[in-house]
Amino acid sequence: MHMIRAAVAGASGYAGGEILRLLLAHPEVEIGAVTAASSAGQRLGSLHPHLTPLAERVVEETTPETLAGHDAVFLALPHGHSAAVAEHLPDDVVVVDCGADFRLRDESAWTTFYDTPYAGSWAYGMPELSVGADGKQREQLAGTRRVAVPGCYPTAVSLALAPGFSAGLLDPEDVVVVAASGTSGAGKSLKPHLLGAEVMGAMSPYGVGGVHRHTPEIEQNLTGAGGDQVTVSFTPTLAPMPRGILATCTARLRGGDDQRPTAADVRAAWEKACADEPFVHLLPEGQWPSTGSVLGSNSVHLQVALDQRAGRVVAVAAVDNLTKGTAGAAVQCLNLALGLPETTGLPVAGVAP
Ligand SMILES: NC(=O)C1=CN([C@@H]2O[C@H](COP(=O)(O)OP(=O)(O)OC[C@H]3O[C@@H](n4cnc5c(N)ncnc54)[C@H](OP(=O)(O)O)[C@@H]3O)[C@@H](O)[C@H]2O)C=CC1
Ligand SMILES: CC(=O)N[C@@H](CCC(=O)OP(=O)(O)O)C(=O)O
Repeated sequence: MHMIRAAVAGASGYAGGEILRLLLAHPEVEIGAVTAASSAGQRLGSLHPHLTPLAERVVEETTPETLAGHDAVFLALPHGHSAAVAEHLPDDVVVVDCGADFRLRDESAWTTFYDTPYAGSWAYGMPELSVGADGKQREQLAGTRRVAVPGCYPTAVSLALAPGFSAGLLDPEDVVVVAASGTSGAGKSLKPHLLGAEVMGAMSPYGVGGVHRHTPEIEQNLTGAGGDQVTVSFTPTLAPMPRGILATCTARLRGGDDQRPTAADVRAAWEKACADEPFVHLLPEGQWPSTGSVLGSNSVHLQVALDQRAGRVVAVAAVDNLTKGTAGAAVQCLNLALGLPETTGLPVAGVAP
């Protein structure tokens, strides 16, 4: 097979930079055009000094011409820009969109949470997501030419809770999630509430009250896992760290007092969902996920416990928002789309301390 030539649009941003870092280690990919908007003309070395082998590459404008002639194009653009770029790309090119534009299958959910026109939906790029009792989302990704990469919070939350929904253990109307994210989740552009003085040494919630745009994406995923419409109360928080998401998710167990699933039922459901997954690791009982253990890796660390008194399951997931939460999932989906081994070029081990 010839080397896959891949372009990255949005190369100057955090997600684009992480895609480039991963592609540098991918044995089957050569990096073609690197494009962006306001930073066109700049050396990549001045924008991403950590990408040493690409330091002398010059960022080009994102146009149909600069993106032409590639086997794959990664889009790491702000929401609302992907459709206009993708419509100029031939049908046989693999287009992997890291933005939200093609993630939601329900147009009314889109218009409730986003302020740009609905663009449609593409194959959803979360291979490990349980779909019903025995299926996984990767079946939809083999050979596809258009992929919508999930949001970072939905990645952590959906992989944490889907095992319980696909096993029929959880009440779809009583799900509560509080998740903390590092600041790179907000992108590279200047935001006054993300200046060092505001973020260092402090944690704060945002998007409170069921208004964060990842809420319908999480509900879509968990509804697909279990079959019944799921309603989630989701609260994101900003944590004083550059990368990482820690999602603490709780859901009420189905059934009355004498019919409730046991701790063994819960453990078995999560073990079944995580068995044979190369990137989703259910930790040994008693060991809890930490963002520090997954940094720079495509791994998801999961743990689950039964809170007997409250009649709830508590599931916790840690991911690196830029790796498994965006760029790693994007490369994983490229592999599936092209029929390569799913893990090609992707780090399972993190960087610590
Ligand atoms: N950060 C994260 O953890 C995650 C991000 N994502 C998604 O990935 C996408 C990129 O996010 P992120 O990297 O954080 O954002 P950044 O703000 O860091 O980067 C945005 C990139 O898009 C480019 N850009 C902006 N406007 C245009 C335009 N009109 N045409 C072409 N390029 C444009 C910018 O170029 P320039 O700098 O030259 O102006 C820059 O390269 C977003 O859709 C985001 O939601 C998804 C999951 C997680
Ligand atoms: C800390 C922070 O601000 N995080 C971002 C989520 C980033 C992400 O997953 O992105 P998209 O859905 O935008 O692709 C937020 O809450 O908006």
